[in-house]
Order: sequence, then C-alpha cells, then structure tokens
Amino acid sequence: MTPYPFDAPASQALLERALAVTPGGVNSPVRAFRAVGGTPRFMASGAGPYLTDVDGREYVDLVGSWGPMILGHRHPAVVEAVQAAVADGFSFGTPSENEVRLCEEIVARVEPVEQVRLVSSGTEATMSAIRLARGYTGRSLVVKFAGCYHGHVDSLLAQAGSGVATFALPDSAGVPKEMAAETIVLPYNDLAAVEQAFAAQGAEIAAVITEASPGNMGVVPPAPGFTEGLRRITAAHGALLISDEVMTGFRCSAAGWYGLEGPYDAGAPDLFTFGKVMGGGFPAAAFGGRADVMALLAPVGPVYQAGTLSGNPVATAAGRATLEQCTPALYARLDEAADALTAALRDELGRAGVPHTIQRAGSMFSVFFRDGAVTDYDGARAQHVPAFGAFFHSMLSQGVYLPPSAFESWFVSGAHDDAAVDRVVSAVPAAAAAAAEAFATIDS
Ligand SMILES: Cc1ncc(COP(=O)(O)O)c(C=O)c1O
Ligand SMILES: NCC(=O)CCC(=O)O
Repeated sequence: MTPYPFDAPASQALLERALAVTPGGVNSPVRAFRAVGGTPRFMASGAGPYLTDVDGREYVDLVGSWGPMILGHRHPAVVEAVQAAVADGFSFGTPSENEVRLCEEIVARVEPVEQVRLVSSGTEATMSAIRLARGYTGRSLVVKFAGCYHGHVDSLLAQAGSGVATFALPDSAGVPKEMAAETIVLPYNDLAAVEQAFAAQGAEIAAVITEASPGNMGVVPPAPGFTEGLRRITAAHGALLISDEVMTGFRCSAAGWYGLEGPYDAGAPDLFTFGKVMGGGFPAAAFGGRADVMALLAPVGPVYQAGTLSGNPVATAAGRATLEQCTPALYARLDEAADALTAALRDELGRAGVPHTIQRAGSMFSVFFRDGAVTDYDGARAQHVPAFGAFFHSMLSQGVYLPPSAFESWFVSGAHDDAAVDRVVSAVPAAAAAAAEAFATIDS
C-alpha cells in the first residue's frame, strides 16, 4: 500500500488495527483508497464544512458522509434535536411521535408520495420497494440501468455504480444466477432499449428502477424526456416505475429531483426511495408512493417488510430537524457554492489543458476526466481514471477531501461558506497540474 504522502502516525496505527479485524480495514468499500492508491484517513471529528483526522489535519469535506450532511457537520439544530430525543430514550420498538413527524414531512414535500414506510438504510428501501412492486404486479423481472447503484441488494448489483464501478467489478460474487436472471440491465438514457425490452418481455416486468438523476457513475442527469419516457412505457405495460431518490432526495431541491423535473405529463413514478439527507447523518431511510400500492404492505396487505430499528426515535429526530433546515435559502446557498466550485474547476482544468467534463444535478456535481458530455456508464468509464487519482491526491495533500473514486458525486453543504469554498478553489491549480501530468505520462 502506498505510504501517506506525509507523516500520519495515528491514522497509520488505526489502519493497521482495522486491517486486522475488518476486511480491507473499512466497513464500506468506498471508504478504502484502493482505486486512487494510498491509505484512507481516519476522521476524528467534523464541524461545519470541515473534517479533522486523527492526526489533527483539517480538510474541507466534499463527501459529506456520501450525501447526508447537507447542513454540514454538527449543525446546532440537529445536535439539539438528537440530544432531546436521546434524553427520552433510544428505541422503543413501538410507534412514536418522531417517526410520524418525519413521515409527515416527507409526504408534505414530495407530492406523489401519499404514504411512506421507514427503514434504516437506502439498501433496505430499494429492496423493499422491489418486493412491493413484485407483490403488486405478480411479476418478477426488474429493469435497472448500467452505472446506477441502488444499494447492495442481490438482484440490483448487476453493472452497478459506486464501489462496484470504482473497483471495476462486473457485478458481485455471491449473487445466485437465478437472482441475476431476474434483472434486465439496460444502458442509461436509452429509451429505445427500454422499448425493446418491454416489447420482448413486458408482461413479465414488475418494475423499472432508476436513480432519479444518477450520481453513482459520477453525475449523469437524465436526458430531457428520459424519465417521462420510462413513465409512459411502464404505464403502458402495467409495470411500476421506482424512482430512487436516496441520493437526490431533499438534496437537489426541497422535493428532491422530482421537485426539479416533475410533475411529468405522463404521470408520477409509482414508488420513490429515500435515504441520506432524510436521516441527517443517522440511519433512516424510506420508501413510499401511491397509497393503493403501499396498502399491500404488512400489516395491511400480504407483502412482508419489517425492522427492529425502523423509525428509530433518535434517527427520525435528526432527520426531521435536518429537513426543517432545508429551506429555499439553504438550496440557494448550495447552488452558489456549487457554482463557485464548478467555475473554478472548469477554469483551472481548462488552463492546464486537462480534458474534462463537469456535470451537475442541482448542487450535486462531478468531474469526468475526458472531453464531451457523459450520458451513460460506458461514457463514464471512458475517462482517464489515473488523472482523477492524481487530482485527488493533490487536493487531499492540500486539505480537501474528495470521494476517493472517479465514479462518485461531490457534495457541498449549507456550511460551505466563502472561506471553505476559497480553500478548495486555491487548491485546484496544483491539482489540475497534477492531472495534466498524469494525462501526459500514464495510460488510462
Ligand atoms: C441512489 C442510491 N440508492 C441506494 C443507495 C443505498 O443506500 P445505503 O448505502 O444507505 O444502503 C445509495 C447509496 O448508498 C444510493 O446512492
Ligand atoms: N455514492 C456511493 C454511496 O453513496 C455509497 C456509500 C457507501 O456504500 O458507503
């Protein structure tokens, strides 16, 4: 493993201990630095837009815990809500008011969502939505798109984005072939491919699941009319449309990606999945949608779905307090910070002669180290990955924490003030020079 570029004894010692007791030293693969080389930083604390590692080094955080930290770290309103909830008890295994309040907030924000069920992770949300769609339609096939990631659900790990893309895996070992055969993987943004799949097997397809605006192959927004087309085709064949807003939900706007692109003339998606922001950094996620579909869930209907910690009072208090801060002013600030960062990236990468494309979905953005628009997974993979690695390490050594992968979205928070943005901007020229050098010297 590449040594730290500077002395980081506390991180190194922790890494050695972690490697002994957990595979790869990490509890989620994307946290490892395998794709960029080097060793991961162990973080000790976060405050506003900053993370501090166990060696006392501070970074401007552009990962935001992979999306949830939309207010930055330790926002006082969330700290207060969590402390109040903890004082009342940790988990009751009964219904409680905090979960009702969070469900009400979600239903109020996303117009087509009439009912929700709370779970503890995005993976549970998509897994349960798929089961519900199968129960509703009595069919078993599911269509997903290459480069989209919907958590580590067996049937959805085919040509998945995020860590599966980062580590260049075609899919995951351990998924039975019968399970994989239930999934039809199509190229993103290709309605003709969807039409063909439905023409061939439409009567057996339970659902199409799509990231509302994909952020797990880098940021690849839907082409105009793509989502609407999915709605039209699924409705014509009696299949459900599941919009995965785990990453975009309450992030791209108060009503997520749907708030930017919907309502669609062809009708709303039947089911939505949420996570990340709605838990405010705690384990809370949800799926929801049409009341007549949700009515199939136990205890009302025959589709079983459950969870010991679902609707946990502390997690739901954090989520509700976070959503309460997700005001128009917050979204305006996220956009401003993303504007400033993407402009600086464009200028400096251009000046350094580095081929690049910057794509955005609301305030989510990422840089592809290649020229030209990226519309699907093949396009995302056709970038110069070593240039990203060089860029990443230069930024890291200058105190900017980016996702350690060329296939992930970058996130800003409402706490990214001008001082934090300026710190990132001032690091970009040297990182752009490092990327230019990688282009010149390393084959992609
Ligand atoms: C779009 C999308 N869906 C689902 C998931 C799975 O969520 P979790 O990691 O909470 O299981 C993620 C991220 O991990 C995601 O980005
Ligand atoms: N965009 C990637 C993720 O959000 C996944 C985080 C994880 O798996 O830890």
